[in-house]
Amino acid sequence: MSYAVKEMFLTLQGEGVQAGRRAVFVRFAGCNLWSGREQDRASAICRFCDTDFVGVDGLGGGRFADAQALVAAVEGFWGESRDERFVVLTGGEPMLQVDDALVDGLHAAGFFVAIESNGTLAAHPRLDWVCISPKAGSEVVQRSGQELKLVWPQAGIDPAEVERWDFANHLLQPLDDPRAEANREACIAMVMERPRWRLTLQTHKMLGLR
Ligand SMILES: C[S@@+](CC[C@H](N)C(=O)[O-])C[C@H]1O[C@@H](n2cnc3c(N)ncnc32)[C@H](O)[C@@H]1O
Ligand SMILES: Nc1nc2[nH]cc(C(=O)O)c2c(=O)[nH]1
Ligand code: SF4
Ligand SMILES: [Mg+2]
Repeated sequence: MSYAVKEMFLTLQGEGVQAGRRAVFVRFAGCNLWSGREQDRASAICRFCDTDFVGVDGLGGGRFADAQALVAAVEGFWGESRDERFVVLTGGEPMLQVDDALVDGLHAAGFFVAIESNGTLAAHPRLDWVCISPKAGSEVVQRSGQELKLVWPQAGIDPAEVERWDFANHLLQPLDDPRAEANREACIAMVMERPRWRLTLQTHKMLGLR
């Protein structure tokens, strides 16, 4: 299969339990919860997206003919070191494109493979780290994994319900919008009320990293 990738870059994972870790990010083009066009945002299922995932024109992006080509590009961004090789598959919605050949190829190259997904498609079974971020109005089928990352506040999602899913870590990520400060306060209040949850911040945005 070929892959449509918006952009690829070496950075630190900015969010969640793996925050601070050196990582190659592969941002796949396209999402099933929003077209990515501003004129469609108000009618989309997911309306708060902070990311441009349309097309393959970003830095490091392109169409990759097969898994071998994409893995080679990821290795190119990582460099020579064999230590703690870490790749994050995101998007857009990566599970629209991630397949056996890609996951197995990344493993063969020595990578620990993480995904950031909206959970509406089953996560690939051989991923090493599954982070699911549920969106109100969508049907989450992937209800297990290493990390449940709830963007908060988010009308239409009941934390008490998603807490029953089978995740090792429960994280609240403040919604980045014009009310960011109030959103951070709402997350802190939720952690105080429900100790199972922890606060995570989008540290790459504070640090000026990609
Ligand atoms: C751009 S999404 C791509 C992966 C996948 N489509 C998803 O939604 O999980 C990456 C992460 O950013 C989060 N995110 C998107 N927009 C955000 C915003 N405005 N504020 C905070 N987090 C946001 C998502 O919930 C997800 O955890
Ligand atoms: N540094 C950095 N960390 C991230 N964690 C999740 C991201 C994403 O957009 O999926 C992201 C991102 O875009 N950049
Ligand atoms: S599901 Fe993820 S990529 Fe798709 S619009 Fe929402 S936040 Fe953006
Ligand atoms: Mg992001």
